[in-house]
Amino acid sequence: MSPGTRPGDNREVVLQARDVTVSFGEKTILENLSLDVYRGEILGFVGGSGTGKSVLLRTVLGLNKKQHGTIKLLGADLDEVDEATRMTVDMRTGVLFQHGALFSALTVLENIQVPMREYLDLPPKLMNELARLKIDLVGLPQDAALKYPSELSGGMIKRAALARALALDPDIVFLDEPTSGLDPIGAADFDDLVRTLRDTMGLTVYMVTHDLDSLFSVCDRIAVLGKRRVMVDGTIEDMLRSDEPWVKSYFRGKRARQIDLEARDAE
Ligand SMILES: Nc1ncnc2c1ncn2[C@@H]1O[C@H](COP(=O)(O)OP(=O)(O)OP(=O)(O)O)[C@@H](O)[C@H]1O
Repeated sequence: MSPGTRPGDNREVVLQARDVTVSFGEKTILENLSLDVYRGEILGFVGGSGTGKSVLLRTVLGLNKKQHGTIKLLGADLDEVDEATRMTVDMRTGVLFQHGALFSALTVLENIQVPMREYLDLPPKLMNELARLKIDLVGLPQDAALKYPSELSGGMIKRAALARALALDPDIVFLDEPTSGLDPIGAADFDDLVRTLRDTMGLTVYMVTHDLDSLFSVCDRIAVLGKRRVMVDGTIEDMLRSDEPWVKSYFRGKRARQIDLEARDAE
């Protein structure tokens, strides 16, 4: 789907959240939040600092408890399913966490093989071949395979972590601020990679980001978290038209205008 296209009603929903409430003690972070993510789209998930983007991500992945509501990931309600179904859903879900992206004591090749060892029983030679295919897929040179994370640049670490997230050919990947810490060129390259993977693999991408460039250039749809729920969702054009004060200042503020001008200059 090209950026700016609004998903039709007949598209498959791969992640459905309904009326989700998450509290820690007295503090309610998410309240009756609902969200749909469609197969094959790149969804950008934004919101002010501390609004609960990571909490939602962790709740979707079953790492946080919710007090109310339902979440279906790839058709399965993880609160209801048996262990075997849960494992299948886990295998079809890739995650790139913002911090602690790679195991520092393992090489890139070994890092990519972690999910393979956890879920599959494959001969070492085949695992090496598969991991090397993932290294190609994310645009890393093959000589990165035997390097340790400390020997890689920030951009290479992100790519290696993405290769690990893709190790089992998932249907959906969750990326938590994937371009943070990258220079603008590295970030744009990473965005291009994400788009290529979506186009070639039909991957669904849920990307938590503060990166306006990514939101303008690669996301098909954007969901904005605020007031403990998804306040607004739609295309970048919808964001630019929105009168919601936070959305307005985020997408039509000084930095956003700069990006818009640069994009027009490039045309
Ligand atoms: N396990 C926890 N126990 C108590 N409070 C928590 C827990 N996890 C998150 N919170 C609180 O939930 C709120 C939302 O945090 P979260 O990390 O989801 O924000 P965020 O939108 O991802 O922010 P940022 O953009 O800065 O990363 C914060 O006030 C945080 O302190």
